[in-house]
Amino acid sequence: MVLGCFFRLCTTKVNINMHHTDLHRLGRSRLKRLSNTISDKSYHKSRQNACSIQCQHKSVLKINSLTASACINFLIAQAKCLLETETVDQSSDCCIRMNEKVAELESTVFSNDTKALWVFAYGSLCWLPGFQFHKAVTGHVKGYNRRFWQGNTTHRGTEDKPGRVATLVEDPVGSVHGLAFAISGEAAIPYLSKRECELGGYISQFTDFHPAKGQPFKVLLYVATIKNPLWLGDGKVKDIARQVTESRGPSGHNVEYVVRLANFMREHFPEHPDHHLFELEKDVLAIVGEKNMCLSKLMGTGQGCVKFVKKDHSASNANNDQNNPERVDSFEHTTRVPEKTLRCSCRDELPVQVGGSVTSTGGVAVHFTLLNLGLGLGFKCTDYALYFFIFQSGETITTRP
Ligand SMILES: N[C@@H](CCC(=O)N[C@@H](CS)C(=O)NCC(=O)O)C(=O)O
Repeated sequence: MVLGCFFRLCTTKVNINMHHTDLHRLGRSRLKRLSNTISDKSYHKSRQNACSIQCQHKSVLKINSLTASACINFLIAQAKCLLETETVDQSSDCCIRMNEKVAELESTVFSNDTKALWVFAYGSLCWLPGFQFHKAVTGHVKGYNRRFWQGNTTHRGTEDKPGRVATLVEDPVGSVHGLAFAISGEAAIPYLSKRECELGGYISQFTDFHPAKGQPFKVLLYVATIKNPLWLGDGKVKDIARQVTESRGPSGHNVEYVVRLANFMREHFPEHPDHHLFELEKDVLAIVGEKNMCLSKLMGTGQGCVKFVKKDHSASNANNDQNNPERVDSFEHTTRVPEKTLRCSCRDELPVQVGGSVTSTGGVAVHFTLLNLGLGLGFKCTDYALYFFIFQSGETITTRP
C-alpha cells in the first residue's frame, strides 16, 4: 500500500498535496501495516529550478498514521528551510541534502521503541507545549548548557524591547534536563516550525536524549545559534534580569517565562539544579520586589500552560512483562484539559473508555476503547473529511487545551 505524498518544492514556497483521507484510510487498517519509511524515489530539475521529491514507502513498519504525518511535515519543513538557504541553481544539491534528511529521519524515528518522532523541550515547551503528543518522558541531553542568550521579539518582547528566552549553548561537559515529547498529528511540526523557527530564530537538529530510565534515543531539538538575527549572547545575569523585568510580548511578560521554567525544573529535577536559571530567577524576583511589581499580574492567567505529573506505573508495571519494561518516569497530562475535552486514555484503566476531543487541527473526534483496541470516529472541519481511526492500546490520546 503506498503512502503517497507528493510535494513540489519551488524556490519560493512549498506546496504539499498530501491525501489526508489516505492517511486516515491507511490508519483504518492495522497501524502496523502503515509504513512511512520515506525515501526519495525520484527528483528532477525543472525549469523553475524546483526540486520535487516523490515519497513512497519502502518497507512495512509498525508506526501510526499520526507519526507518519508528523514525519512528512518534518521533511517539508526541512525542504523549505533548505530551499530558503540554498541558491536556486543548487536544487540538485538540495535534493541530495533532502536525501540525507530522509535517511536521518528514518533512522531517528525507527530506532526508538515507540516508533515516534520525539521533540526535546528545555524552555517554554516544558510548560507550554502547544502541540499534540502521546508520550512525555523526563531526561537530559549532553553537550549543552541552557542559557538565556536568545532574544525574542514575538512572544516575550517587542522589536524595541526584545525579551530573553532559553537556548542551548554547546559545552562538551554540559547537560540539560527537560522533557521529550512523542509528537503526533500533522499539526505538530508546522506549529513548531512556525513558533520556533519562523518566529523564534531557532533551527532544528537531532541529538541523543537520555531518558531517566531506558536506552537513549534520538530527539529533535530547536536551538538558537549565534548566527540568528535575534541572538543576544552572554551578559551579566543581573543585566539579563533587568531586561527580563522590562520585557513583555504577545505571549505575556518575560518574568513569567523565567519563573515558570524555574518552577518546572525545581519540581521535576530537584537533583539537577540549573544554576544559571536559578540565579536569573533570583535576580528577576529581586527587581520585581524592588520595583514593587505585582508578580501575579506578571505571571498571567496560565492559559494553555500544562502541569505534568509522574505517571504511576506501579499498577501496570506489576503485570508488565519484565522483558518489556515500560518507559518509567513517563508523564501524563493532568486535569488542565478543559472540561469540554475529555481525555481518552487506553492505559489499563477501564475495559471501556469513551472520550471526545477537539483536535489541534480543528477537528472533532469521539473515541472509545474496547478492551485494548482504540476506535474513533471524527470529523475534520478543516477539510470536511469524516474519518475513522484506530489507535494502538496504551496510547494516551490527549488534546492540548
Ligand atoms: N526550544 C526551546 C525554547 C522554546 C521557546 O522558549 N521558544 C520561545 C520563543 S520562540 C517560545 O515559544 N515562547 C512561547 C512563550 O514564551 O509563551 C524549548 O524546547 O522549550
